[in-house]
Amino acid sequence: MNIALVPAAGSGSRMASVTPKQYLDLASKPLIWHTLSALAKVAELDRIVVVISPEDEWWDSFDWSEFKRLEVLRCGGASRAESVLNGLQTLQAGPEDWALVHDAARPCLDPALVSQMIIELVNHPIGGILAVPVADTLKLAQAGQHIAHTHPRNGLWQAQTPQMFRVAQLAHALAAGMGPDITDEASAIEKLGLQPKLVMGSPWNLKVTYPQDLRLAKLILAATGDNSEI
Ligand SMILES: Nc1ccn([C@@H]2O[C@H](COP(=O)(O)OP(=O)(O)OP(=O)(O)O)[C@@H](O)[C@H]2O)c(=O)n1
Ligand SMILES: C[C@](O)(CO)[C@H](O)COP(=O)(O)O
Repeated sequence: MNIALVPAAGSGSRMASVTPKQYLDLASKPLIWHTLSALAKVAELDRIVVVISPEDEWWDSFDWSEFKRLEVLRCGGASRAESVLNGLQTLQAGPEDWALVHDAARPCLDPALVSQMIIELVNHPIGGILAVPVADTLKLAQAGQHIAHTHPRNGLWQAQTPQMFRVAQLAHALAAGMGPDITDEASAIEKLGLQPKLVMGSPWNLKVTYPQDLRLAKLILAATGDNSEI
């Protein structure tokens, strides 16, 4: 079974908005609507499980009935990793089911990339992540936002989501390795000494983190012919 697990319990502090960014208006829908709409187009997904904060006061104000495979768990935690672990421990999945963890904050996901990812990884011994090779030159900043040095970029990729791992192994990895260094599922799996696969993603699969990202996401949705009202 393939289960999309959508961590959506963040507060969006870098967005500088009272409303958590997953509920901010994007092309006339709440941002997370676009994320769920993309996942709903992936026929290979059996379940779509959203993890929201127990204190979430926005979710119930929307009608999600159009999403037939959708489930919501009010078990978000203090960190993204905790929200994902709580979701894995609550969703009552089989240990060998695949969990595809996808940020609610990535609304421009191309469903075809997820289908391709499942094809590439369904028989893989570990699992893997969508990612894109680093294209820019990288600088390490020092005091006063001056360049300390140029960081070699050969072989560097930027991790995206979904990140696809077996439910039991991912829950074990997160429970064993939780900490500030665990900012994605793959980093917990790597701590077990395993090497997840990099699956080519898209620069359009951006994470809406800062206010300017919202405008870029709207442009991408318009360019990709998303079926929301623009
Ligand atoms: N305790 C948390 C923190 C984050 N997330 C989710 O993880 C995804 C990626 O996290 P991020 O972009 O950092 O979202 P926020 O934590 O909300 O943003 P910020 O770090 O700016 O506060 C988001 O969909 C967010 O809702 C979560 O489920 N639980
Ligand atoms: C999981 C992730 O989107 C991969 O790039 C990223 O690590 C999330 O980081 P955030 O600080 O929780 O947004």
